Amino acid sequence: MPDSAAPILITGAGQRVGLHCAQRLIEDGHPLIFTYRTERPGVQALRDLGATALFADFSSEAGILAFIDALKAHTDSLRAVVHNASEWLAETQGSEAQAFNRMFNIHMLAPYLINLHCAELLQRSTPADIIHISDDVTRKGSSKHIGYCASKAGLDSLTLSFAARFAPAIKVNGIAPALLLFNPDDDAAYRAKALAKSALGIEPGSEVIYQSLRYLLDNPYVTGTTLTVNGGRHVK
Ligand SMILES: NC(=O)C1=CN([C@@H]2O[C@H](COP(=O)(O)OP(=O)(O)OC[C@H]3O[C@@H](n4cnc5c(N)ncnc54)[C@H](OP(=O)(O)O)[C@@H]3O)[C@@H](O)[C@H]2O)C=CC1
Ligand SMILES: Nc1nc2c(c(=O)[nH]1)N=C([C@H](O)[C@@H](O)CO)CN2
Repeated sequence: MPDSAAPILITGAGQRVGLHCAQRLIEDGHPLIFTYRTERPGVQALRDLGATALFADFSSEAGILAFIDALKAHTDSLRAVVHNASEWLAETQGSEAQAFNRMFNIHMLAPYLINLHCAELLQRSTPADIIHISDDVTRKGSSKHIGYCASKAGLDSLTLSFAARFAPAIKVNGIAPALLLFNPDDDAAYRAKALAKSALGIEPGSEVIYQSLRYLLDNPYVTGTTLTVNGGRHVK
């Protein structure tokens, strides 16, 4: 049982990786606050486990600031903030700028404003952590997800800057996964191609991100670091 009763906030926890990590953190005894944008079975499942569900749409500054106000109405302290919410958008002719702005807001502006406005809540907890979920693709860029990759690279930069700004009270780290979970519409050819990109060649699932979160939450001597969780893509 953690010694801090302060809740952990995880964004975008209605499905997939965020939902799994939220469930595992609750199993560990952490009080949990999570954001959702779409009502899903996973949202209700977390409510049923006693978690606090807060609506948030991070695609605009107004939506981010509205969430911050809602969060502060629910808690005056935080053990950790996990920035997991994300949109993986490819370039689509005619809507490139809209997609870019959306991903900039979700992957950079939301973590930036939430970290700045909620630092005082984290400083009431010892230890305290901020964890940014990035993407291994920032290592070399992406020809098919240019805006997505750029926004995640900006998130990697926020990890370094906030680690310097908030030390020693708050540790700030990142996790950079490659393939974790396929999406339902990924066909066999895409899946085979994606699996072949890593040395280990597996679809690992969400537990590898929970294991990475647990390491960062429990280790008192790690900050300003982004953990690579990519099956050895960089050695393939
Ligand atoms: N899945 C993978 O293989 C990989 C994932 N990652 C990263 O890991 C993390 C988890 O991945 P995964 O579980 O697949 O993520 P998802 O694609 O399932 O997105 C997670 C959640 O983000 C929320 N979200 C999207 N747009 C917004 C918005 N405008 N405002 C608020 N919330 C929003 C969605 O909420 P809702 O459903 O409520 O609308 C969604 O449930 C992400 O940061 C992702 O970039 C990195 C590499 C590989
Ligand atoms: N928000 C999301 N980001 C990413 C996803 C996803 O489903 N949602 N998926 C990937 C891919 O798995 C990629 O890593 C391998 O093709 C990347 N980011």
